[in-house]
Order: sequence, then C-alpha cells, then structure tokens
Amino acid sequence: MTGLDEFLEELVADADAVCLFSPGKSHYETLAGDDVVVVGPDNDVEADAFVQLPLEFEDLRDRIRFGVEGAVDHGYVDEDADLVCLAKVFGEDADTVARVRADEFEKSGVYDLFANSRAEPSVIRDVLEVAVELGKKGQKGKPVGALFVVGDAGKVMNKSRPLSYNPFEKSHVHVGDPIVNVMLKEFSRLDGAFVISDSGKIVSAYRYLEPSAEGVDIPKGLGARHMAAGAITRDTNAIAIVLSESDGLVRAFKAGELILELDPEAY
Ligand SMILES: Nc1ncnc2c1ncn2[C@@H]1O[C@H](COP(=O)(O)OP(=O)(O)OP(=O)(O)O)[C@@H](O)[C@H]1O
Ligand SMILES: [Mn+2]
Repeated sequence: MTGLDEFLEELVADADAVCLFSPGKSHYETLAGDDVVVVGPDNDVEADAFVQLPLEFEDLRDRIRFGVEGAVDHGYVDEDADLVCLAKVFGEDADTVARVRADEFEKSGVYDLFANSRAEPSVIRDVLEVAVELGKKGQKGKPVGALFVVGDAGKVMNKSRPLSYNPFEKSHVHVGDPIVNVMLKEFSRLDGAFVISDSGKIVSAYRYLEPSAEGVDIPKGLGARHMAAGAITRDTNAIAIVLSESDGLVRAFKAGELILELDPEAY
C-alpha cells in the first residue's frame, strides 16, 4: 500500500519530537534515538524526558493535551513544537498516531493543577478518584454532591466555620486509605466541605466556606457549592474538587478558575 505509506510518512515528517504514551520497553527502544518524551502513569522505561499522567484520561484528546502541557512545562519541547504522538486507544500496544502542535490547545491548566499545586499530585489524584467513584455510585443509589478543598489547610480553616462536629478532629487519617475513602463517601451525605492538607491528611468535614467571592468568574448555572469552591481557591493556595449533585460532573478549580471537568461515567 504505497499510498498509505506515503501518507504516514508525510504525517510524521519533520516533527520536532515524539510523545510516546505508555510505551512498552521494545517500543521505546525502537525510538530511543529520536527526540522522545514518554507520557504515562509510570516511567517503566526510565526515559530521561518523562511526564507523569495522574489519571487515565480515556479521551485521547484529554490525554494528549495533558501530556503536551506537561512536556512544555518541563521544557522538553518548545511551546510551538510540532509533535507526533503515539498512543494506545484500543489495544495493549500503540495503535494510534496523532500529529499536533504544542500550541494547538488553549492552555487548560490541567497539568499545572497536578504538578504545581501546594498539595502533592498523588493527593490530588486520590481525591479526584474518590469524587469520581462517588459520582459513579452515588450514595445508596441516589446522586450526591461533595466538595473537597485540598492544600493550604490552615488558611482554609481560617476562612471557614464548622457546620457540625468534626469527625476527623483527633484522627490522623489520609486520603487514599481505603477505609478513609469509605468514610469520605459516608460523610458526603451531609453539608459542607472536606478540608484536606497538602500531604493528604483529612483535617475536617462539614466546613462552611466563607471566602470572599470577589473577582471569581465561574460558569453561569453553577450554584453556591461551586462558587464557594472557586472562591476559596482564589483566596488561598488550595485547589478544590467538586462533585455536582445536579449534573453529576466532577470539576476542579484552581486560583478561582475552572480547570477540569470530568464525567465520572467515562472513567
Ligand atoms: N459556602 C459553602 N461551603 C460549603 N458547602 C457549601 C457552601 N455553599 C453550598 N454548599 C453545599 O452545597 C450544597 C448544594 O448547594 P447548591 O445547590 O447551591 O450548590 P451547586 O453549586 O448548585 O451544587 P450542586 O450542583 O451539587 O447542586 C449545599 O447543600 C451545601 O452542602
Ligand atoms: Mn444546586
């Protein structure tokens, strides 16, 4: 199929770098002579240029966008680099080639959310996972909402007040621990926000956030929970992860802005 060969040759011609998504060892070694950035959950192939994926990003566009933002942020590629991305969509091996310019995407800040927040990336990932699971299953079959404020916990506590006794008062428990995830889901039935420290310690449940909402610009149609989430991330160095009871989506806010929107059903 010479036509196809020609097409593929053109597709990858003159690229500045190759982004390899979760490559196997042999796949990586084949390309090791090129300018390669590996993107994946782990750096199994011990690549020098590596961007860690904190989520699976089922949607290839989201996955590529995250990888490219990470590659630019690390300085592995220029902001206007011409890139070839190799990824697996259907099988266990790379089956998809995408040609993309690094400036193709409006900067979404999704990479920055994980890599450059006060809280540890793994803590942010664990909280997102809890929110996504809660969104999938709800509480006893009913849709449920939840608000998690992650990082800069001292300041967040100063800008909030308790709605009820704090079940985490004297405990030293962390997100990611399976028991704690069950507790978070259980307590999400009641009002208010969870406050989580940079390192993932659950500081409090049932906090009513009272940040100044000045200058916060969140999409119309979102209510008080989302407004409080956006505002607290402008007023402090925390990020916020919200599960909406009404539309079932999980959203992340940083510096007063909506950065990420996920449909739990897609994960
Ligand atoms: N300032 C706040 N701090 C903490 N929790 C809040 C705050 N404001 C609202 N909430 C919580 O959000 C819940 C839902 O409020 P509301 O419906 O106005 O928010 P929303 O943004 O529309 O969220 P949803 O999409 O889940 O309905 C409230 O019952 C309360 O538990
Ligand atoms: Mn509402």
